[in-house]
Formats: sequence, structure tokens, C-alpha cells
Amino acid sequence: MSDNRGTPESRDHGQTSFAVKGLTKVYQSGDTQIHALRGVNIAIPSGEIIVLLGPSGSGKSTFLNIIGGLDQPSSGHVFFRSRDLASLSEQELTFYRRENIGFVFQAYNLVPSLTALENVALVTEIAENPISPLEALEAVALTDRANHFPAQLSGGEQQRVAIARAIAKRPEVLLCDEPTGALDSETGIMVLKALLEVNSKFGTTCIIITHNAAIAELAHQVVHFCDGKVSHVQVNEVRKSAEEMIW
Ligand SMILES: Nc1ncnc2c1ncn2[C@@H]1O[C@H](COP(=O)(O)OP(=O)(O)OP(=O)(O)O)[C@@H](O)[C@H]1O
Repeated sequence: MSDNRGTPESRDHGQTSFAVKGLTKVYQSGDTQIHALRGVNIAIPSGEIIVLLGPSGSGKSTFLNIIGGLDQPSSGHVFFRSRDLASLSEQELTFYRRENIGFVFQAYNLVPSLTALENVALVTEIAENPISPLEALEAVALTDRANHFPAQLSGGEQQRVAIARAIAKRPEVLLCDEPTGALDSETGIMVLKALLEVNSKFGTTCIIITHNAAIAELAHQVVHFCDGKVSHVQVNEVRKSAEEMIW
């Protein structure tokens, strides 16, 4: 692993999913202002696995929510494929989220009364250019559990269904906020394998927030957040496989 401490905005390998410029976010809480982001500049290359690391409260989730179009910045800009998200109407923003971004959270948010396959099909029914629900389950190695209900699946399996659901609409980007946060190491590794498979099979850009520094060894790049800023970006010349990772 090499540690390239260049300015984050100077890194740009070919195609860029996101170019983020001067991003700030201030939350007003009573009389207090909380500066969650204090000027983030970064280019996120397409097709890579990017891990966001940093102490609690350093702004990682705020950043993810803004680039995913779930929240608005106080100032600054997010360009997705050269398009400024700030220029989009509410309706265009909804379309942006629906077509381009898959979300994976720590909570799986599956519909308990639907099977794994039906949970994935919920998304493919409304997407413009989906993959089949079964192919999505295949990418996360769960075809044999397609007809199981969430209650019949382990936590790691449920998270893999959530990943299958997120990728079924063929998004360019997968945004994952602590996807293995609720899992033990063995099931967590299965979930990470699923993300690596999705990245290599579909070329999906995967941006993953984690507190587990070991996960960073799987990434192409690791973006370190500190106090609302990107402190440095580390490029892994050699990446570990999920099996090699020490949790
Ligand atoms: N809706 C909100 N209202 C007020 N303050 C908020 C809100 N959301 C986040 N914050 C504050 O903004 C700062 C950054 O929070 P954020 O959740 O982005 O950090 P984080 O790095 O993701 O933390 P963690 O790793 O604990 O999830 C924190 O001080 C947090 O308390």
C-alpha cells in the first residue's frame, strides 16, 4: 500500500463520477451552528471502490447524503458527470437518485412480508434499465435463498439482499453507509465480497463509509475525513482481497 498525500482535488484518473468543490454544510441547532463540512474538494473516479474513513462526527455521512442528493449543501457544488446537482429541480433530483444512485445502509430495510427475490423486484419494476432480480441475487451469491423471507435469513444475507436491491436498477454509483456495521467478521466479509463482485462485474463506483480501517485495504482509494474536511487521500497500489483482510 502506498500513501500519496497529494491534494485530494489533484487526483483524477480518467472518468470522474463526482467532482466536489468547496462543499460546506452548516446545521443550525438552536443557537448553535454545527459545521459538518468545512470546504470539501475532491474528485471521485468512476468504477473504483472508495472508502471514507474518519472519526465520528467528521462529516462522512453528511458528505454521502449530499452527493446522493438526499441533503443540500450550505455552499459549494457537487458535479455528477459534469452536471451540477444544485441546478436540478426537485423532480430532476428524484430522477437522479432513482436512476444513478443505489443506497446501502447499516439497517437493511427489507420488506418483511416479501421474499428476497420480491424485495429486489420492487426496484426493478420501476427502473428504466434494470438487471433481472435473479441476476442481482446471483451477484451477491444468494440465488439459493431467493424464495426466503428476511426473517429466514442471517444479518449478512439480509444485507446482501439489500445490496442486490440497490444494484438491480444498474446504478452508476453505490453509496454505502456502514454496510457491515451490524455484522460479525465472517458475515461482514461475505458482504464485502458481494460489494467487490458488484464493482468488478458491473463497474459500479462504490463509496463506503466504515469505522473499520481493515476494510480500507480493499479500496482503490481511501479518503480520510477530519473535522469536516478531507485531510488526505491514500491510493492503494496493491489491494487486498476480502479473504486476505484481517478484520
Ligand atoms: N441533522 C443534523 N442536525 C444537526 N447536526 C447534525 C445533523 N446531522 C449531522 N449533524 C452533525 O454534523 C456533524 C457531522 O456528522 P456526520 O454524521 O456527517 O459525521 P460522521 O463522520 O458520519 O459520523 P459517524 O461516523 O459517527 O456516523 C456532527 O457533529 C453531527 O452531530
